[in-house]
Order: sequence, then structure tokens, then C-alpha cells
Amino acid sequence: MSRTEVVVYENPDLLAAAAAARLVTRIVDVQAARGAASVVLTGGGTGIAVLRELRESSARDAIDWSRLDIYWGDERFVPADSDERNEKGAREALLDHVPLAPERVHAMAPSDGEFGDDVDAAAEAYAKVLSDAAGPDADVPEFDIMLLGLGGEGHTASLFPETAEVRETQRSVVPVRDCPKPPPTRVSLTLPAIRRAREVWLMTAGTAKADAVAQALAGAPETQIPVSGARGYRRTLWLLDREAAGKLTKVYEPPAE
Ligand SMILES: O=C(O)[C@H](O)[C@@H](O)[C@H](O)[C@H](O)COP(=O)(O)O
Repeated sequence: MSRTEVVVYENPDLLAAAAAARLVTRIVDVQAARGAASVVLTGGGTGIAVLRELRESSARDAIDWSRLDIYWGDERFVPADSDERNEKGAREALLDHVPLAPERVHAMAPSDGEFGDDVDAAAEAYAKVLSDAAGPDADVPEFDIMLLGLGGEGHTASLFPETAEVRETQRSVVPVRDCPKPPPTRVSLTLPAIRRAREVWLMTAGTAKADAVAQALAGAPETQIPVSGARGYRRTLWLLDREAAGKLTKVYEPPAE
């Protein structure tokens, strides 16, 4: 049974710092229990701010970086050195500053990579990366922590309301064209793939997100509010600043330990 928790922080800076602290602790606990850990990264301002805070954390090297698998929930289909790439943002914020095992960093293809401008091929290739990592009985690994942001209209990763991509039930990874949030072409995990995560952490700040947060927590249909369908099979953790939590009426009490 998955549980939903909501934690509200005073401001976006505190949200990013606290999320980074939580991330260190969670990764260390998972590695202690199972040896290795896997984290799925997100783009966006909050997602990258958390990585920056993690780089600055005095506890960061409690993580065994050599036994951490890194994936992405979505990626902009642009050239590798574009500032719009989520991978480039993550590398600048954290990944290039810690001793990760390069073969354990699983980036989605850029538009000037081995598949050229074929975004369908890039999506299919990432689906294969996931199925290879999942083993014989699944198409997607059981990610330990999936980090996600959300947009004011309720998108998460690159899944937008009332689109074929948010309705996808078979594929784990899809190409996204004409995305309302620029750049227009992307690669994204689907909701079934997102729900393979043990824990999904939804991290966002600002009044522009308050409606989507409240609608998702009220159980809005995922085709209308995609982030509503972004649930971990053990835990869904909402990490918000006061503004993003501004339309919540129900107080979420964390479960008694
Ligand atoms: O590639 C992307 O654009 C992100 O994956 C996207 O889903 C992002 O997380 C949200 O749009 C929130 O972005 P902000 O935190 O900047 O509002």
C-alpha cells in the first residue's frame, strides 16, 4: 500500500536544501540495505536546485557514488551541449563533481547523438536501456527514488494534459512533439514507468503550481493533471514551499513510524 506524505517548507531555498538532505539520507539507507541505489533525475528549476544543494552538502560523500545508478525522467531532444539539456544541467550542478561510475549514468540521447534527429529511435533506445537494467521479468527497473517537478497545468516529466503520451499504457518511454513547454521535442518516461519507482518525490515551489498541487492531491484524473498519476508504489512524497501548498485544504499527517 502506497502512502502519500506532504511536507511544506517556508521558501524555495529551504525546500531545495531539505530535499537534498532527504536525498542523501535515503540513498545512504538504500545502499546500506541493498548495496546499490538508483535515482531518476528531473529537469526544471527546483530539480536542478536540489542537485546543487546536494553538491554543497557536507554529508554528500556519505553516499557511495560508485554504486549509484542515475537515470532521467525526461530530457529535451536538443544537442548535447545545449543549455536546455537536463543532463547538462545535472552535470554542472552535481554529476561532474562527484565520483560516479560513468557506466552507471544513463542519459537519454541528444539530437546530435547516435540517432541524429530521430526522436522515436532515441525513445526506443532508452526503453531498451531500462529493460536491460530491469532484468528478465520486467521492462523497467524498480527505481529507488524518482525525482519529479510539475508545471502549473499539472504536467510532470514531459507528460502534458490530454495528450497521447499521458494516456500511454504499453510503452515505458515515448517521444514527445509539440510540447507546450519549450523546447518542443522531448523524450519522456510514461506514467506506468514512473509508477515502477518505489518512491516518487514531487518537488515544486511557487503560487503558479498551487492549483495543480491541490488538484493532484484531491485525486484529479491523470489525463487532466498528469502529476496526479505520478505515484511511487511504496511512497509518494510531496515536497513543497508555502506558495505551492497555498491551496491545500487538508493537512497531511505523516504516518506514525
Ligand atoms: O524537462 C523539464 O522541463 C522538466 O522535467 C519539467 O517536468 C519540470 O520539472 C517542470 O516543468 C517544473 O519545472 P520548474 O521546476 O522549473 O517549474
